[in-house]
Amino acid sequence: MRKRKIKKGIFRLLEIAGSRKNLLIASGALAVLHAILSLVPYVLIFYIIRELTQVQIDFSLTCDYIVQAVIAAIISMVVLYISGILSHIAAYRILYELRKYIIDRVGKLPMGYLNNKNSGALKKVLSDDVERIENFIAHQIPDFVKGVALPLLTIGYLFSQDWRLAAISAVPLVVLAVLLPKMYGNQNKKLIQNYHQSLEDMNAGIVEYVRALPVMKIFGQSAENFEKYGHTVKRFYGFVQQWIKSSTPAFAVFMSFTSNALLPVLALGLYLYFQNGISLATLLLFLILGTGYIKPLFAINNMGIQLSIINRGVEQIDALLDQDVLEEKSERQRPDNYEILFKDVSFAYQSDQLVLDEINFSVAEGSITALVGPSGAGKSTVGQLISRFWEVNNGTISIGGINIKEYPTEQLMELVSFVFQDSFMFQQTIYENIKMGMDKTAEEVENAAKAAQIHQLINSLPDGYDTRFGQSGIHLSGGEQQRIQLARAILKGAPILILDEATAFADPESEYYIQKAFSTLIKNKTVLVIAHRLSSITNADQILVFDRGRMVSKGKHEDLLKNSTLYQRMWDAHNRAKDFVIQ
Ligand SMILES: Nc1ncnc2c1ncn2[C@@H]1O[C@H](COP(=O)(O)OP(=O)(O)OP(=O)(O)O)[C@@H](O)[C@H]1O
Repeated sequence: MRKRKIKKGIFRLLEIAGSRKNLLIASGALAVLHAILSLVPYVLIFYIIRELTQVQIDFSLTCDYIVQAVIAAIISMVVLYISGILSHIAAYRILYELRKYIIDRVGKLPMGYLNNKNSGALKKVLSDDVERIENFIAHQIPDFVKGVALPLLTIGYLFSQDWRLAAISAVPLVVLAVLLPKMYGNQNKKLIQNYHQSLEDMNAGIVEYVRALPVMKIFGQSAENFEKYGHTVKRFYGFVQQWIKSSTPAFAVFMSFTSNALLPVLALGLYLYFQNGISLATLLLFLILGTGYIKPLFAINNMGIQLSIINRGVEQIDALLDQDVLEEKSERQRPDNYEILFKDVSFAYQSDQLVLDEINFSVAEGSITALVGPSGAGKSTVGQLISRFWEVNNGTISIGGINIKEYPTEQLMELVSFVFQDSFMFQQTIYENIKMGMDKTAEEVENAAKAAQIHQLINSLPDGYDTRFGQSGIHLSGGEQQRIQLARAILKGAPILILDEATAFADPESEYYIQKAFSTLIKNKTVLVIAHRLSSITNADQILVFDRGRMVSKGKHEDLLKNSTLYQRMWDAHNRAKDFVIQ
């Protein structure tokens, strides 16, 4: 991992915000101005009352105060509105740039990174975490600035009127300053982190539970039996209890001080008033402002919770941004041929567990090589490494004598076509699903579909090639989807072809068509087939036998039957499976 250690939480957020910081600062400054202006009418009311309690009342001055109070209230509202607009503009611009930045970086990650687990995490970062940041920037930051500025300004002003009453009015502010670190400080940090982690685990557990429902019903299982989900709910409940237990006493103290703040102000105020220490206007001023500043204080308390959520989101965004990106070469290479060569290749998904150990083989241009071996032997991994889904830990993989790292990704993708175990279909038309944004004509798309033995079926669909696939359109069987994948590969026409169990899910009829399409596809290509059905690869130019990450034998079918006990066992098992009947 790259070392880029960095600011945290809100400071990191401001760093990410970059040039939008100025908008945020302007929004914050306007929030302070709003706080000042919202105090003005109260001060003017104080002047009005003071005037009205004089023996000789100056009515024109009183009217002036009223007009000024109304103007201040209106300007205060306008300033708040502009502050809100600026914070929203800043929030959405930051969101836009953040998403763009993340997607741009993800585009440079090894393709293998985007497996199911990571694409779930990426979805969460791009939608949930980034969305929370919007809420935080657009709403919480101005509220927080106001929540700090208004109480401080109010207390400051009150001190200028009467220090004794001001001191007693400031008690809730002091209490909050003392308690805030207790509620959200270092002591509770770990607890809050655990709370968020368990909330995320519970959400993931719920999604898994809903997905597993059909299987659970078939096996007569109930929600209680779905241990993982139950466990995550209990864990979450445990953390909520722990958090509440540790933060409630401090919160209760804060609440009791704020809810009863009027009493001490009233008691001392009346005492001073009857002692002729203060005027009636001053007493009323303290009764209104001495407790009126308390409500915005809740925004500070709320900010504590929001900050912990934002810290978590920012951490997860950073974890994604910290992934090593592929080193990208820009100069196109000119390979003499399309021979694939693995030289001493070792690879581990997790640092300590080798999935491939010192693999050496070559696939001559225009030949067919099959990879066979028990489940988990590393066959698919070999296929994925050729397209640089992951970086090898040791050794080199080359195409046409040039290390694949030297090819720009775009060129490598032009050289290799991959037919995956699962076909991914977009919710678009069949035409677009075959064309896949390639620079090809409609005629070429149709020819590819013909070669993939799927043209007739497409023509029989309601809108032919314009029929939409997916929720709002038609569905295709697994075998039909594989033929669409083959059509894509034929259309792409890459010189190297990697087929990962291309016929695994096909029905007999589809399989017949797939085999036909396959023979068109592999003509003059350098082919690597990752196969389970040994009968389809007996004619391969060479078969590589893998077992637990090592290449244990290689040769033609007949040679391996004589020399490789593992291959013999697999061949026997394959023949037994062919003859298997349900009795
Ligand atoms: N994305 C991944 N992250 C971590 N480990 C992985 C990942 N993909 C595969 N593995 C592990 O690597 C090993 C080799 O897997 P691979 O899929 O290459 O085997 P395979 O021979 O193709 O198996 P199968 O025939 O069942 O598809 C297995 O132990 C597997 O659990």
